[in-house]
Amino acid sequence: MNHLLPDFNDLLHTDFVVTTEERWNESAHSQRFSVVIVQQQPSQFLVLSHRNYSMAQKYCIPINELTEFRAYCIHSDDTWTTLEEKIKCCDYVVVMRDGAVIGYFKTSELASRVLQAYTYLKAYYDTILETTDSTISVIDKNMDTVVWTSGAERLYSIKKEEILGKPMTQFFPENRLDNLKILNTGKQFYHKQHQPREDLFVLINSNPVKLDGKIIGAVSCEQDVTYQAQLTKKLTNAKETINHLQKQVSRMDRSVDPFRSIKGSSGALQNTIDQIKQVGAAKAKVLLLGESGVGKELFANALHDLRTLGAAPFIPINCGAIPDALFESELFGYEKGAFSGANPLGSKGKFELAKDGTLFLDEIAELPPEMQVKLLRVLQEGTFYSVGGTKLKHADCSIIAATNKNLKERVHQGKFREDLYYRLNIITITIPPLRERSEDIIELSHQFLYEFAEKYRRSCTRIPKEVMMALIDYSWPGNIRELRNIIERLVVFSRDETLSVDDLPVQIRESNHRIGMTERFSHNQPFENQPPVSLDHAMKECQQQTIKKALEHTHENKNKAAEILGISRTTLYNKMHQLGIS
Ligand SMILES: Nc1ncnc2c1ncn2[C@@H]1O[C@H](COP(=O)(O)OP(=O)(O)OP(=O)(O)O)[C@@H](O)[C@H]1O
Repeated sequence: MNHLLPDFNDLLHTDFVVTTEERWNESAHSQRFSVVIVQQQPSQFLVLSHRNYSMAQKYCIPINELTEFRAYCIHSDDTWTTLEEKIKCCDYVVVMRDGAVIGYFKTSELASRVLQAYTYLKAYYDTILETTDSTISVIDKNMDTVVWTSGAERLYSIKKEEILGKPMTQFFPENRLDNLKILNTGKQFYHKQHQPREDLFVLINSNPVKLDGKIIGAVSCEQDVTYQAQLTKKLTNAKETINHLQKQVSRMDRSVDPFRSIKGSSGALQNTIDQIKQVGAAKAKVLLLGESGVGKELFANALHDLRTLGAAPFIPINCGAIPDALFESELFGYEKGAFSGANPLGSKGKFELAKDGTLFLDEIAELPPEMQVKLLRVLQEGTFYSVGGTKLKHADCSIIAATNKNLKERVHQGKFREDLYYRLNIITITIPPLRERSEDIIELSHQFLYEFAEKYRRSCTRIPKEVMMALIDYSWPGNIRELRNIIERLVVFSRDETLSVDDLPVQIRESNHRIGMTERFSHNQPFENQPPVSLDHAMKECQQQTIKKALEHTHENKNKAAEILGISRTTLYNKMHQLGIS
């Protein structure tokens, strides 16, 4: 029984003798106990009190006429429920231990002891609630508040006298009360994060209170973690500041590679990096061409780092995203009172902000025609006026422009000025699309996996083979930005720290399926038209083709091919030898 309950043993009477019906007469005449317990069945007894016993002895009344003292047995380790059932239906309860009777209760004596037990438990219960110093609240099945600790008073600034006995919904919005949901669903919560107020963060544990399988209330225990939440926020901010400072420091440090954030080791990518390195020293204008998301801004940044020390500004401007009317003031700035609605103190333009650094003109093909004239003038003369200004200013910055459009075609269509085109097109570098350097997919995918696993605090460390095959087989119209987004999605949806092919967008899964059904296991003619071969032969052929394909994709890089195939490098060599792949 419950260890908190007072001991019932002192209610146990031990002045008794136990006998059987057969030996009753013999006992009645020879024994002198105040109580005689006659065992009728293994758990049924007849208890004869002193009075009945003397009468029975004197007048030899048969046992079956003394039924009002029928008693049932309990075992000393029985539960309260058993005890409750037994005391309801008899005046005596016989207590047994290890098969032997050790005494009996008079059920009439139990009531005062149960009352005492209740008082006892209540004293413990009140003290436990107050000692925990936690925010504990309990509602009954009518949603009325039945427990409200001092911790709850402090956290919510609601006094016990105000809330006890009243529906909790009078004090909190219904949709914020988890214990109401518990009354309906019976579902428990553990360490659920909750923000009951703008400035308050708590972790909640909630449980339904059940009796005889029915929910009769709900208990919530809340732990105030506002301080920890604030510390975590400060820590995250500090981490961001450190990252930012680290970037600044490494930019100033000549020994740090400006191309460190450009991942990929394909020949095509390395060629592009080499080209950029060559133009690095000369401050000539550079035009970066390439499809959307191939990394033009990343390369522009790397070129800037190569040319300048960390303190020099890199100012990007997206020529496709600024309304025509604001373009001039954005690029050249404006003076006090230049136009209504502007900053009354005036404002610097991007050319001025980029002083001694780099102005990156992204989406240059989208530059409005009248701005093309103005930009051309600055590039030719190296000077400009701010809007409403009379003082000539110098454009002291490097220019890098970028576009994913065919600029030459735009010139032919009359949408882009030819003279500006030639001004910008002094050094042109084209960044290859991802589909032309599919071997970079492995490295980039792992880099993004590492980044997002850290961001979302997951321990995903590997990309399953079938996911990697699907990524390699896809044609990547959105290039690296698209790949990055997809890895982020896979990490977010990962279960048990494992990326799943099912979380890939359908177009990527389908490309994998398509290739899987045709190229990978393939012959030129459909499978059903091929002559039957032995299973062993078919498996060898399939393995041969799969390995060849992986080698082709990785430009014969055995490490990467083995990774795609999900086998060790040694196994790859052995298989190649067995299958006659040179
Ligand atoms: N080689 C690379 N290594 C790592 N990340 C890369 C690489 N190339 C591009 N990225 C990432 O891909 C995303 C798109 O790159 P970026 O914005 O430089 O492309 P863009 O060509 O300028 O795109 P847009 O044409 O749309 O302006 C960025 O998150 C960038 O960090």
